[in-house]
Amino acid sequence: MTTDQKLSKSELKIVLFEGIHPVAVEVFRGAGYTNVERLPKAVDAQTLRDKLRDAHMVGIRSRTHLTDEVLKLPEARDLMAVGCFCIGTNQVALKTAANQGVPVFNAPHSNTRSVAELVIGHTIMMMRKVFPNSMAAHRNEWRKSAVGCFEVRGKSIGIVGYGHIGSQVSVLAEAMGMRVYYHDIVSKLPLGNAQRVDSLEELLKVSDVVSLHVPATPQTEYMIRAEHLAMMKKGSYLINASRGNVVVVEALSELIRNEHLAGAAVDVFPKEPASNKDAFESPLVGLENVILTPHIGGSTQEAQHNIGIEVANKLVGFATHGATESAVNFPQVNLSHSPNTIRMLHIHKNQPGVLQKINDIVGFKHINVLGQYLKTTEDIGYVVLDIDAALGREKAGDIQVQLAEIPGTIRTRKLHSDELETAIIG
Ligand SMILES: NC(=O)C1=CN([C@@H]2O[C@H](COP(=O)(O)OP(=O)(O)OC[C@H]3O[C@@H](n4cnc5c(N)ncnc54)[C@H](O)[C@@H]3O)[C@@H](O)[C@H]2O)C=CC1
Ligand SMILES: O=C(O)CCC(=O)C(=O)O
Repeated sequence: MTTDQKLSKSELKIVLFEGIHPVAVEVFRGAGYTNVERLPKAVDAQTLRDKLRDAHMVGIRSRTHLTDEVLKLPEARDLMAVGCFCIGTNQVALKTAANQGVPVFNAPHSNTRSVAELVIGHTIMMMRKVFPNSMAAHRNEWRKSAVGCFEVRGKSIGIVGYGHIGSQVSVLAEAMGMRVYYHDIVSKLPLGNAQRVDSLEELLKVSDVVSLHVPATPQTEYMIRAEHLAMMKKGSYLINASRGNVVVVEALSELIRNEHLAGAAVDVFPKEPASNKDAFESPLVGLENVILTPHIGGSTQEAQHNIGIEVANKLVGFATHGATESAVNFPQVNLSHSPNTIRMLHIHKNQPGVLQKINDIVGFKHINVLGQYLKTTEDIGYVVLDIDAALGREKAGDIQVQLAEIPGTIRTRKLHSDELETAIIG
């Protein structure tokens, strides 16, 4: 990568895919970033390529896959940061992004209440067979019956993954009179009367409803297989609003067909259609008392509005100040930006000697260093360096060129606090 660009805020190009809430555009514009393109939907591979060309920052949700291959496209050369306007970041090759100097941000809280509410709704709908009975009524059939219908009060719900979503499901479920069990690989404070159980197997055995709220990790991939479903109580229910590949859906389909499970509610699938125009296929289609929703756990106006603000602000913070606080793949730095400073950002491979070489360059008497901060992860290092603006633009430009030449450098940026300009080399 050899680009050398000077950009004003209004030239920095931001492309938002997948119908991200328009409030994000307002946040960017309010901060001076006016070159924003907002696309209403996910796009196909060729359009993604075209849109990435010249984009400095992109916003995506769960449908746009920024894989290793996509991030290494020549079209993605100028990419400086990615905002996932959602919680999950498994759609981005995070390590590749980091190694290219691209921090990835997300919104870890903003849609969690929406998911928790949907799970509670699904629980009642399944236990009262609302969907099959409603569909029958739409076919002019009258199916008044109490057979196989239950109150949730007094039943047990087993929550796998007691994080932001799982713990809110816990509180809401308990408020409806359910007994709450949870299993997490990390020690978590039980809320209300929730009870921690030591193993997944134990949780599956004691729960009337099992609800999955784990992230996509190598450990959670297909963690719920036929043998786990068979361990669940006869007549119990499974909810998956986490990630599609947490459950082997063929096994789930089989356990529902043979009536070991009384129902399921599934919001996420191993293969999800790329757009609303594409057909949806799953072994669960057509099964009685199986609620299928098109990955809408976080799709509420409230969640999307809050996410739009949260992630846009994180991207603005990075573009304007180099702030990487809460980035999911990057050393986290967020330093206040004083007036009359020139801020140098130096992203490099985490190898010995880089800081020494930076200091060899800026350690001269005529350069007044006002602040310096280094943070590293296993793969990369990130230095934020504030220099007195009295040095002048030309000399600062020379320094940036020298910094960019340090072996191991991935990218440098120079931010002027007095003007809305950012210079990028790398
Ligand atoms: N359906 C939808 O639209 C949405 C789905 N999600 C999915 O829900 C997931 C969970 O979201 P949050 O609760 O906000 O995440 P979180 O990070 O707050 O909580 C996840 C919890 O799972 C635990 N965990 C990780 N691996 C585990 C394992 N193998 N066994 C048991 N526990 C394990 C973690 O320790 C953590 O406490 C997200 O990663 C995302 O994939 C999130 C938002 C919307
Ligand atoms: O709203 C979306 O597109 C994805 C929601 C989700 O699954 C997440 O936030 O992880």
